[in-house]
Amino acid sequence: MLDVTLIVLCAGNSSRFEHKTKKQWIRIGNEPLWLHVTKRLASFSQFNKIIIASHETELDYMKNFTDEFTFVKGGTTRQQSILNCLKFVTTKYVMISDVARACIPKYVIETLLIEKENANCIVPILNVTDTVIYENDTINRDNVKLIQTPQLSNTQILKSALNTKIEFTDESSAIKNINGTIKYVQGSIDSKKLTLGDELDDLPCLKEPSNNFFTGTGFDIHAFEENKDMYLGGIKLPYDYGFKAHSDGDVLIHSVIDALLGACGAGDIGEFFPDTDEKYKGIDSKILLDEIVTFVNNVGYEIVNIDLTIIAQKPKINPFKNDIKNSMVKLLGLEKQFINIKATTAEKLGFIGRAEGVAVQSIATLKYYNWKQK
Ligand SMILES: Nc1ccn([C@@H]2O[C@H](COP(=O)(O)OP(=O)(O)OP(=O)(O)O)[C@@H](O)[C@H]2O)c(=O)n1
Ligand SMILES: C[C@](O)(CO)[C@H](O)COP(=O)(O)O
Repeated sequence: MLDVTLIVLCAGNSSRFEHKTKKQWIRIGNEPLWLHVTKRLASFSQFNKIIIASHETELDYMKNFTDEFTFVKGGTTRQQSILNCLKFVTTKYVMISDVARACIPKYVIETLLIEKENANCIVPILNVTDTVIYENDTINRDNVKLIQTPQLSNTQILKSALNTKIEFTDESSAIKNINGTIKYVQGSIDSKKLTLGDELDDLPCLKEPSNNFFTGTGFDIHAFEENKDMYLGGIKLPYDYGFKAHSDGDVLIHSVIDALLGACGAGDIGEFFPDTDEKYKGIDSKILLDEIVTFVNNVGYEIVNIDLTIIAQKPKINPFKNDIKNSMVKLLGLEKQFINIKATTAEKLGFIGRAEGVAVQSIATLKYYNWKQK
């Protein structure tokens, strides 16, 4: 086993990526990019430990994919994510890579490892073959190098180097700042960083997502409460009774949220919005659904369709079905034909039949966002 920990930085916002899905979550076959990249790097050597920096909203979800790695909450900057991960590093050396560099060849990793004792930070670089202009003047391009990742650093020296308020864009700049030693080694054009959406075509090692479909079911039930506004599917119905709940009680939206979370394997509504949290007291469920739709898209999925059944002895649903559908069209960003709403009574049986409350059952279908076709 090597005295080296591998950190893969996957906690970014992908704000320059401009796709519906964050870059760390695009699917390669059935694997999210972060898992694909990490497994690929892991296969090149026997790292002592592998740490993944995850975005705080995705950390729990990432843990559903594997128990093999240590997941650490990232920070607001790349450097802060590194600092968070370094707390869990016990080895003498640490190799830090960006999920954004998806196709790093094995020889780069091997070279870094061979060189690990020869400087405080080993850095892959590329020479520049184009003419370079700096502030209108052509400069000697032999003096210009492109810095890549992964970089392999002495852990203690890196910790000292990052113990500063200065924000560095890579580890070698931080180590250089404290007069540490740097060794440059040959990088690779295949280690290109994925920053903008149209750069996906420059990464031929990535195959397109699978065509699989994913289904999830949702079920929610709420009792009636007198003198409360009634919300169903994001619209206010004209009754003087509503639903008893910590939130606004929109039983339909809650059911759809669970179906969406079910389809992408992300647990249930309570894990995202605990009913013990005062923040969600009386909250408009449209806000919760919006957050979940963003999450579903961020982590690699598109919604295909939703089908739901409202089980209610009262109120009458049919007069409002079209309004509810139009509201869900807006909230889900789906065409109307892909949302179906059914309503049924409980034939006066049980608590719903006694008109004590309403239940909604739903099913959602998702597919992977196909980044190859956009
Ligand atoms: N707070 C942050 C910011 C970035 N990163 C990671 O650092 C690497 C380099 O960042 P970049 O390519 O810029 O990714 P993003 O920050 O996600 O992109 P953008 O700047 O466009 O939002 C990526 O692997 C990214 O996931 C991170 O772990 N934590
Ligand atoms: C670390 C890096 O990949 C080295 O080239 C680069 O500095 C990251 O920059 P970004 O703006 O965080 O993508």
